[in-house]
Amino acid sequence: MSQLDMFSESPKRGETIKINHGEYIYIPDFYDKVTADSYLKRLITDINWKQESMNMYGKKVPFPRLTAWYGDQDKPYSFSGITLDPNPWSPGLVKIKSDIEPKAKVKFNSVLLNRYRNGSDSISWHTDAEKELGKNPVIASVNFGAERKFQLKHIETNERIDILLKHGSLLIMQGELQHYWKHQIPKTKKEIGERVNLTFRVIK
Ligand SMILES: O=C(O)CCC(=O)C(=O)O
Ligand SMILES: [Fe+2]
Repeated sequence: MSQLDMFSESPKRGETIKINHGEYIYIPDFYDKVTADSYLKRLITDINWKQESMNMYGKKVPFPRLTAWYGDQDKPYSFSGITLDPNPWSPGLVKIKSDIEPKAKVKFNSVLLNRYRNGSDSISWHTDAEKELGKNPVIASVNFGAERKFQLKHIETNERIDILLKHGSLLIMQGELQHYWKHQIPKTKKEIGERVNLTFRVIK
């Protein structure tokens, strides 16, 4: 190990970080800026973005973000009380999927996209432990656009981990993480631009 690695605060690029019940890998510069800029533009214009809403006490409440679901045609997916039929894979999404699969060591069959238009858009505390993802799912999250704080909170101990998800970064969550940790992207008052997040998943 070099001096630099020994004394640097952040773990080595792409190293598996073991936490209390779970693990993750974070690669801040998975895509260089030019590539990430072009993906951001393309995803904003080409993806079939939808304003979905959830049912809360008989009232329709819009999600504070736009969403889209892409994947293999035989894999519908349910979350927050709605079921989405996937859009067919686009060439850009197939490329990103093939870029990340060697790192995740998994072949993904679907991707959920979230578009946070500004700091008022968010996703609140949840786990991605739906039955159709199987036990200990590997979820690979790719980030383009505005940097946002991704927060993890241990369900039993309330331990907290914050990761600033950068433009062009890749975060892989695996092991028991979805069973013991919730995660969220909180709202922010900062004047920030759009962010697009892709979470690649395996639907069983
Ligand atoms: O936007 C993010 O980084 C997280 C999205 C997320 O947690 C989800 O779609 O389940
Ligand atoms: Fe999630």
